[in-house]
Amino acid sequence: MTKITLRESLRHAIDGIGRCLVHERNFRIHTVAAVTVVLFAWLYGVDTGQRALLAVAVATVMTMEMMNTAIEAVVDLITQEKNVYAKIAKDVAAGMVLLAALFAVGIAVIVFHDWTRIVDVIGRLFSSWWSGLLTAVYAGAAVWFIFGWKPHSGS
Ligand SMILES: Nc1ncnc2c1ncn2[C@@H]1O[C@H](COP(=O)(O)OP(=O)(O)OP(=O)(O)O)[C@@H](O)[C@H]1O
Repeated sequence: MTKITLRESLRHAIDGIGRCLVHERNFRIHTVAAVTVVLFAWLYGVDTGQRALLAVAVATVMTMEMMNTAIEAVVDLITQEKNVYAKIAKDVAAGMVLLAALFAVGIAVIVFHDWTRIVDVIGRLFSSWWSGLLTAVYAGAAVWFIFGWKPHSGS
């Protein structure tokens, strides 16, 4: 294979992210969760250390999901037949994402531990008709992005 330029290499990497966004529903769920966490953290008010912790958690889950997709593709390339090693590879890859997601939830619970502030953020979101409308539009767009976007594009 011929050597590719740095620019081409970057384009392939962006294609990989785009592929996950278009074809992988789980990746879209993680993307929406990441955006929601960022917005919620902004409204909740977190310090620099907490921001870094959330960023690491979000990045870990999203990269693990991409690694899972890559492993699934390689397994399917090697065999489409039922195979015990194919099952191990795919199950372990899926478990890796689940574990990362559980740790991310744990970190979110630690960072967003103050119920009074959570209730305050929710109250602020619905404090006026326009902020309530914006919240509803965001929720609708998120659901559409996850389940409605390219509905026949696979998992
Ligand atoms: N070739 C195979 N041999 C044996 N079991 C398999 C094989 N392919 C898939 N499986 C089993 O089916 C499960 C789902 O595999 P599949 O390739 O459909 O992943 P998926 O549902 O697309 O996963 P994700 O939701 O993470 O995208 C695997 O975790 C594994 O247990």
